[in-house]
Amino acid sequence: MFISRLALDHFRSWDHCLLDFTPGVTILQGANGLGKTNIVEAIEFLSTGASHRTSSSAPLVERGFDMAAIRANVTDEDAARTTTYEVTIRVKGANRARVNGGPSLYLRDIVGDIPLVAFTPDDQRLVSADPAARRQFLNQTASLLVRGYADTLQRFTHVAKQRATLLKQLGAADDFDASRDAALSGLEIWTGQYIDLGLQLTRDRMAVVDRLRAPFHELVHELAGAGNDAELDYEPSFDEILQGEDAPRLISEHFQRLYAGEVARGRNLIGPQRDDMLIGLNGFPAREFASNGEMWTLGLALKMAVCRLLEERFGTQPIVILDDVFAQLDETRRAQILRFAAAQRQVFITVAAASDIPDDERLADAHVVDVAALRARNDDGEDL
Ligand SMILES: Nc1ncnc2c1ncn2[C@@H]1O[C@H](COP(=O)(O)OP(=O)(O)OP(=O)(O)O)[C@@H](O)[C@H]1O
Repeated sequence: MFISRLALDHFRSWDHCLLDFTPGVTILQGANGLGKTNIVEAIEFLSTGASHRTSSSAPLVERGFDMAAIRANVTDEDAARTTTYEVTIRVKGANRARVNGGPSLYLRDIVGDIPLVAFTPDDQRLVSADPAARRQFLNQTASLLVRGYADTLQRFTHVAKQRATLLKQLGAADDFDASRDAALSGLEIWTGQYIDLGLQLTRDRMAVVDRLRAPFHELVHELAGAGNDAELDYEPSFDEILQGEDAPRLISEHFQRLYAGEVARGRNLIGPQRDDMLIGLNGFPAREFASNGEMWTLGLALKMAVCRLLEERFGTQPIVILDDVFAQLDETRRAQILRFAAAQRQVFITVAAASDIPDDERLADAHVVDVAALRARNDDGEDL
């Protein structure tokens, strides 16, 4: 599977942009700020329904416009077939998708159709950053690997917002406030849904971590040598989640104990939005003990492990994005990621300077896109 054509309208800094691609390596080369990452971000969004750079989709729409569109032709060589995907991103309102010009779908309906893994400078921070970065990694990975995950995540996010609003209302109401009873019974309903959806999300994420564990461990051996044992564990923010069939009842009791605190703070105090994924190296938490280089190795191994799982699940190699990673990597890791990239069906690489492109025979056949020239056509308003 590979992307044969990409068209953007009002996506980030691109009014219009049209690009044709072939399988193999495509290098998007151009000075800082020209819009290279914006292009690969559009591909990432089409695949995962999310971007590693933003948690909401509004920043993806060109400033001053209401709506952006991403269109892509995806060619499946085995089936000798090309499928057209179209995603519409709105500053306000739900994002929509269409396949082959068919009926309007939710974006989540197409998430995971195009397997993809993006390597970015933030991968090193997967180890060192706050838990939110690891949760975002798990959300993106689970959206590709677990059917229905993107849907559960969206529904949970909605329920969590509603529940927090009610908690705030209850905090502001006094005992004689007529709206208090309605808010209390509303809270009971939202809490039930919050527990069910939260449990589902957590269990899906745990299943993903279970599947990642073995390839991750093996890849760290391959990248850093057999003396480096890496571990992966899901860490829920509260233990009841692990109690099997009793979990919903025990979590509900936990919420009752938390009620006063939640109302006082107007927030959901427990839930999957507070969980973490623990990354260990040789028996110690990597976040506190690993060196910068080791963090890079762990980040790269995690993303490569995702590639392996996607290939198993889809029976085809995922599309790989290497966004601005070469400038940050030392020689050894550059060589490792190049060896990995050269074995993939389609790879997009962004670089700011020609000197950032490793001098390696595996890139000899790469197709280079001059982003400055593309930009000039965009700025001239050339009709594409
Ligand atoms: N919603 C938006 N509307 C208009 N312009 C935007 C929007 N979001 C980002 N930009 C612009 O896009 C540009 C950044 O593009 P991008 O991150 O793709 O650059 P890049 O070529 O990858 O640069 P670098 O090499 O520095 O990473 C910035 O000039 C930024 O102001």
